[in-house]
Amino acid sequence: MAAEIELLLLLSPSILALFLVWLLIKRKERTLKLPPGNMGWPFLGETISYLKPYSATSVGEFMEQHISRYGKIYKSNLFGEPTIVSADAGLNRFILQNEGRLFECSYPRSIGGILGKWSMLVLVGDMHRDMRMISLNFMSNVRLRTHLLPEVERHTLLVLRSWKENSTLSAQDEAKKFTFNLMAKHIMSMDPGKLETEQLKKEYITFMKGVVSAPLNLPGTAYWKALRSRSTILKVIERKMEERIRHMRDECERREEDDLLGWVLKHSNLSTEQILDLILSLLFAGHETSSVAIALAIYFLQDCPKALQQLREEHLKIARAKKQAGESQLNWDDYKKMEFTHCVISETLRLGNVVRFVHRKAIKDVRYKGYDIPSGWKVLPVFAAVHLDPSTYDHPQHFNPWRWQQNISSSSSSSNSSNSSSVGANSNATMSINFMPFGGGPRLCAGSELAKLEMAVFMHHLVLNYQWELAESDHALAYPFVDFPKGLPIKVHKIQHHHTTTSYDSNIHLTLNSLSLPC
Ligand code: HEM
Repeated sequence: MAAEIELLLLLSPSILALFLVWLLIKRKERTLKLPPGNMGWPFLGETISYLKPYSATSVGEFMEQHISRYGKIYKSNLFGEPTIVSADAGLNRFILQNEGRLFECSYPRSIGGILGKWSMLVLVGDMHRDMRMISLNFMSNVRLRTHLLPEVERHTLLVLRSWKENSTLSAQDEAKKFTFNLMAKHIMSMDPGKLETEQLKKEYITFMKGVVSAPLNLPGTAYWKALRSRSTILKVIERKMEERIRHMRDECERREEDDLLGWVLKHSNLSTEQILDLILSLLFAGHETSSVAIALAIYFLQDCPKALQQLREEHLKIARAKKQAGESQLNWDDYKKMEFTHCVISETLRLGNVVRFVHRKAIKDVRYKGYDIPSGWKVLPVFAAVHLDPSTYDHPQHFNPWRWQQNISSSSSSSNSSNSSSVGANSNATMSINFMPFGGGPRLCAGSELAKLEMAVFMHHLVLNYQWELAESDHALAYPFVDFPKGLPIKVHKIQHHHTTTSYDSNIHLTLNSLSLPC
């Protein structure tokens, strides 16, 4: 008993100090005009309801109820922290554009634990800028045109040519295979099909499950397994790195690999630990997102025959022109001709919302539209809520690639929009300015152009070579990461070509009747 009293006396100054800090915070909060909202349970807040899975083409019940109750800006307690949630397009832009000045990237600690403390998602300030420069340099426009486009096409064909007539396959897994192989080649010159590449792919699956799971580091949990996978993956990357350093030192080794690993070793002063985290997180950022986007496009298109038909017509035109010119590989001019394809890409990203929100924190007291956002509070700009807002996008639940067509005509005089009547009442400028599938400001996705290129090239060969239907009903869910629970099983039918040896054939037998029904 005496010991307990002694302990209490010992702790009481700290308890008192904590209580005083709490009182001061509460007093400050009372004088502030915080947005309306509900802070939920102590510590847990409203996190469980916020993370409850829902259809990826909706904002989910939590968001819907909170917006109708409190408006587009509300307070909550999420991920253990007081948070301002924003479904307001203006505030979202304001947050992203003021990165480093008023707000700062702030992902949950568990993300840093798994992606590494040098991961770009976690870094802020000068170190983030340096890592970002390396990534941007490596995905520059010049590299996209000269180096990446042929690689993207090669990896697309590798996957598509493995599909057997009338077979059923998981579109999501096939898309992952494509984006993983591409990234592994581009980053570390690892070839698809080789033992080490396949082993790395397998480890990555476990790793990914942990990135998106609850951060419970207990034996057997997905997070715990992912941390183990992280060290296995890092060992593989480190081995590749040591191999490369040996080759670079070896005077006889003339050939230098044109990949990210070679580039960072030669042109940067990064430490081994930094290089490992950079590569691990680029592999993650670069394959997970674009594969989901491709699966979503496959899903939306099978449900919208009119869009699929127009897409196929666009690609047939390109394929015929290439055949006439005696060319066999796609080039940048072909890519630029894919105007409707870009509408399909934008619409897929708008409706599917691969990255639904990002994590930020206020680093200063901020006032916005009469509300106070206290320094230290988490801020979540929810892009999905804006992309699915009927005041910005007409019939937002409807897959309508034509809504983007006027944007293209206004930025390029060569467009021959025949479906402009389908464009809704919302102004194109409003749609564009509020469209943020790749985030924005100083942290705008470094791979956005590569992602669009991957989607366009994959769709080009897909629609020219295959028809498909859902083998089983499946739909995308937001966990909040987007995933098809059954992997999106599709049954594929090869489109008959007269000459199977070439990718391009003007004799593709398709009925391209005009359908008058919208999808
Ligand atoms: C459809 C596919 C993709 C989507 C929807 C997407 C979305 C995003 C978003 C929203 C962010 C901002 C995160 C934040 O602000 O906190 C981001 C960042 C990033 N993305 Fe992507 N991404 C895609 C594909 C790619 C690809 C193919 C790469 C290539 C490696 C890539 C590399 C990155 C990197 C390095 C960052 C961090 C940028 C920085 O912090 O400066 N992404 N991405």
